[in-house]
Amino acid sequence: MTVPVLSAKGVSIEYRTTPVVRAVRDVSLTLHRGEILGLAGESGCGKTTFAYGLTRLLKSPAVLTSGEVLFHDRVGGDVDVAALDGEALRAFRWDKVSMVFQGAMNSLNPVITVRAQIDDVLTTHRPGMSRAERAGRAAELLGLVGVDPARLDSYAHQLSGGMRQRVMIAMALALNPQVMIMDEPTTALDVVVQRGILREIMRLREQFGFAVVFITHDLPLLLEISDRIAVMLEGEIVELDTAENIYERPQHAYTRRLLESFPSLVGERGGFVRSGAAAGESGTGHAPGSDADAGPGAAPADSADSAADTTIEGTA
Ligand SMILES: Nc1ncnc2c1ncn2[C@@H]1O[C@H](COP(=O)(O)OP(=O)(O)OP(=O)(O)O)[C@@H](O)[C@H]1O
Repeated sequence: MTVPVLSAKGVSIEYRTTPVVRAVRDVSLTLHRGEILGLAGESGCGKTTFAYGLTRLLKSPAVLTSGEVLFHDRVGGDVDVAALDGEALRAFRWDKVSMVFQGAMNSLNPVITVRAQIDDVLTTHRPGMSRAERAGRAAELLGLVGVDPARLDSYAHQLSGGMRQRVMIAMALALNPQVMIMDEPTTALDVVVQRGILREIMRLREQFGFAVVFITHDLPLLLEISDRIAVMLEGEIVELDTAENIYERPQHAYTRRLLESFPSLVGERGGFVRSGAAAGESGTGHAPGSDADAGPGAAPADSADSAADTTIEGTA
C-alpha cells in the first residue's frame, strides 16, 4: 500500500535571467509515506531547484511558472504549499518537511552551543515544552544520530565534519517531520563517515517512518539506499522506477548512459542494488552491499573527516 505524502504536479521553474533558464520543466512526481526517493542527474539538471520548489525556498530570479505542490498531511488533509505564508510556511518547513542541504552559508551557528541551537528550534515550535523536556529531547536527538550527548555543550568548531552533519540531521528530526529533503547531505564527507550517516538515516527512517527525497549525482549510492529513483535530465524527469528496475532494466538512453558512467556498476561489484523484497514501505532498508560495513553508529563520530559544507535551511 503506497500512501502519498508530497506530490508535485506539472511543476515548472524558471530563472528570469538573460537568457531565461528553464531549470525545471513540467515535473510531476509523488513521494510516498516512508519511502526513500532518489533524485539523480548530472550537475545543472535542476535537482536543487526542484527541491527548493518543493519547499518554497525559491528566491528571485527563480519563479515557479506553473504547477502545484501538495503536502498530504497525516492529520488535517492536503496543504497547497504555494498558498502557505508567514507562520504557516515556517511551521510547515520544520514541522512537516525538513531539509538538509549542502552549502556553507547557513551551517551551524558558530557562536552558540549545539544545545542552544536545538533548544531554539524546540522553544519556537514547541512552546509548551518545559526546559527539562527540551533538555531531554536535545540529548535524545543527539543519541539518535550517534553523537554523544556530552557534545551538546560543544560549539560547531569543536566538532568534526561528520559530527556537525549528524547534529544537523538531529535538528532536522527534532519535530518529527513527515518528509526530509536531503540535497547532497554527505558529499563533503569521507566515505566511511558518509556510510555511517547514511545507515543512520535509513535506520531512523525505519524507526520514524518519514519519507526522504535524497538528491545526489552519485547514482551507485542511490541504487543502494533508494526505494525508487527519478532520473532528471535538463529539467525533466525522464525515468522514474524502483531502484531495481533502474539498475536491471533502464528504459531511457540517458539512464543507461548514467549507469555506464560508473564502471563499478557494470563490474563484478554491480550486484548491490536493493532487491524488490527489501524495497518499499516496509523494506528493511538494508543494502546487501553494505555488509562490509559495521552496524549503526559504526562511523567514528570523532574521526578526522573532512569539513562538511552542509546545512539545514531556514531558521527556527
Ligand atoms: N541563481 C540562478 N540564476 C540563474 N540560473 C541558475 C541559478 N541557479 C541555478 N541556475 C541554473 O539552473 C539550472 C539548474 O541548476 P540546479 O542547481 O538546480 O541543478 P542541480 O542539478 O542541482 O546541479 P548540482 O548537482 O550542480 O547542484 C542550471 O542550468 C543552473 O545553471
